[in-house]
Amino acid sequence: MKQFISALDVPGIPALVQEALHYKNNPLADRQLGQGKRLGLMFFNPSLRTRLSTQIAAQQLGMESIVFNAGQDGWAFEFADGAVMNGSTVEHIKDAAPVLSSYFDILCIRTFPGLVDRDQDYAEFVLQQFIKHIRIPVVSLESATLHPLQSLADIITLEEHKPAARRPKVVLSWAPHIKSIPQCVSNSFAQWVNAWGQADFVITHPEGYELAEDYTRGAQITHNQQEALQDADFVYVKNWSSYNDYGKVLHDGAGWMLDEQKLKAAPAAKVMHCLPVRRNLELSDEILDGPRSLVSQQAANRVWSAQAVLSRILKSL
Ligand SMILES: NCCC[C@H](NC(=O)CCC(=O)O)C(=O)O
Ligand SMILES: NC(=O)OP(=O)(O)O
Repeated sequence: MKQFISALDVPGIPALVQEALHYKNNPLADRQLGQGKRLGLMFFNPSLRTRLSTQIAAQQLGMESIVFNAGQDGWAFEFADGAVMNGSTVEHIKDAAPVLSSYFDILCIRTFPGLVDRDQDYAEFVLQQFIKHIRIPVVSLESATLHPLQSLADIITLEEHKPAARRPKVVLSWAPHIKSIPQCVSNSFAQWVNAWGQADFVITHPEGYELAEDYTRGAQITHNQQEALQDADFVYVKNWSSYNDYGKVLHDGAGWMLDEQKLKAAPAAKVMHCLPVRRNLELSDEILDGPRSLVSQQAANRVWSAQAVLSRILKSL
């Protein structure tokens, strides 16, 4: 594997899930693989899970990792080709990329969308400018449109908790929020569940929150949350802002927070969220603190997701 920015970079998701579960049982099985190799982690946005789980995964593969909070500590990057740099940007990606290529063997990048210019965000302008100018493999730590390390951890979690004898019903359910939130986690979850192909997949959201069809194709989509929840095995709860009315908050969220009353229609349902979660806005204390919640297991699986991906890339260097 030469890069990891989308499910499309993975030839077979079930095999990668098995590699992750192998590392979960044997964390140090490949502790020589990354000897002498160095991982760069560049953050333009905050992180708890992604940063720490990727560093732990690198360490278990014998790699050294260095975190750079580019959004706070670095010179302001210019990404536009041909820019006259007489404003606030100081260092062009064309100049920084060769430097980073000489320091690191793999570069991981977190860069959120601006949620203003849809074409620019969905072209993955920042991530693609890195990829264009860098000479080492790039791993997404969540980009403008996708969050593949999260989605792989989510599929690992589905694999571990799915019913033994039948296809699981997986529901992605929109949740309230006070801010304009990226579509990345939801796009990515939809892309991976569809590519995995081992679930009946339903997406439910208020009108106006349709996600990009490239990711949702294959899912059943309904504005009726209660109907969607019927007999669900997994409910993935997530807020996102509008894709069509780009970046806008269109609905105050009233009536959309998942609670035990709604889950009477799905007595066996497990509840998932990528975290961080706004308690009693996106999801109730009752659910998060109860036996249905898989949120800690998902976050724990971020280590095995990152380890499987880094291992694949190390083997291809
Ligand atoms: N990395 C995981 C989630 C990142 C982002 N959450 C946020 O921005 C939360 C911000 C807040 O709650 O104020 C999202 O949901 O796409
Ligand atoms: N779920 C997730 O990506 O968390 P962080 O933003 O804390 O990395």
